[in-house]
Amino acid sequence: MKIESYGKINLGLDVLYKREDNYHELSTIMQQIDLSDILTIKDIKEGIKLESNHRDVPLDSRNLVYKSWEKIKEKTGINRGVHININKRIPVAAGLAGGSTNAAATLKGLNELWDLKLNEEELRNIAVEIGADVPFCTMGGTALAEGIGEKLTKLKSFKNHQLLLINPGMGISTVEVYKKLRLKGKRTLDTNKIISSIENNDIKTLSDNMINVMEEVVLENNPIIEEIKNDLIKYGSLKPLMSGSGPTVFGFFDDLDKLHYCKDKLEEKYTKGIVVEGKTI
Ligand SMILES: C[C@@](CO)(OP(=O)(O)O)[C@H](O)COP(=O)(O)OP(=O)(O)OC[C@H]1O[C@@H](n2ccc(N)nc2=O)[C@H](O)[C@@H]1O
Ligand SMILES: Nc1ncnc2c1ncn2[C@@H]1O[C@H](COP(=O)(O)OP(=O)(O)O)[C@@H](O)[C@H]1O
Repeated sequence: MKIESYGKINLGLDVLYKREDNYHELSTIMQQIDLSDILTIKDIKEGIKLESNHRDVPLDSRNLVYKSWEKIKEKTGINRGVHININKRIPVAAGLAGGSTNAAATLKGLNELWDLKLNEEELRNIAVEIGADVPFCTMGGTALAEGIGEKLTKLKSFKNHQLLLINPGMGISTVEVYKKLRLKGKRTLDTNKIISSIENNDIKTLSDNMINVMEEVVLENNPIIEEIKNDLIKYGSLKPLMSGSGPTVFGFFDDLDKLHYCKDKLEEKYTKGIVVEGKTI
């Protein structure tokens, strides 16, 4: 069985406060994009064997795919073996939920392969035990995510908007970014404005109002992110934003020719990085 495992961007990310369980309460708009990994899942006699084309992906119990298999065993009592090949195309530790989407795809894949009949709600309840971004990844599309990311409100579809994603070629630890955050004790992101722009299919107003409160602390040690944002604007993007805990930056385009011109320019400059054209799905 082959499954496509799609990444996400945050069309705005606000961190409200630190909770007693040490997680943070969020208000974020999550958007699935067509940049994906391919998972190939096969039955084997017992245990789990992982394989990947990407050297930064752990092939043991640290992999979120491994955690999905363990959780399925624990929740359903089923004990079957599986071989999973993870063909990585989503940059790793990039703020694009690469590991989380692989975990979600594994939950859905095993549910189908083993005919477990878990419904969407049951899948989401298992997903949150694997990671905060995993419930959204099982759902996809466009959603407001609150709580630690697991309280999801589906929004109107925001499909087919063209964007460029620029990753400077290094990874950033989500845990470290949460640790460094300087919380303001009030809302920074106007989520209603983002939601109304989505409803009006208005990428310009959306882009103008996108804020990610994690940018400030990530920028301090990674000035290249500001440079990428400036270059995106210089070559025709609408106002860009860092996704999640970074370092990937994305910008929307109202014209495909402009996007291709910008892509050429940024590919020439960021030779150590990754420049990918994508769209919202
Ligand atoms: C920042 C975001 C925004 O979408 O995305 P990424 O940049 O990772 O893609 C997410 O909140 C990342 O979610 P995810 O990566 O699934 O988090 P988890 O694995 O559950 O948690 C990793 C660690 O991040 C911190 N964490 C995560 C989520 C949250 N709401 N509050 C937190 O404080 C905790 O320290 C936790 O131990
Ligand atoms: N299937 C997976 N794909 C990528 N990274 C994974 C996976 N499973 C575990 N990881 C670990 O998760 C870390 C965060 O990676 P990733 O999920 O791509 O980033 P982010 O949380 O920024 O979206 C990586 O450094 C890697 O060690």
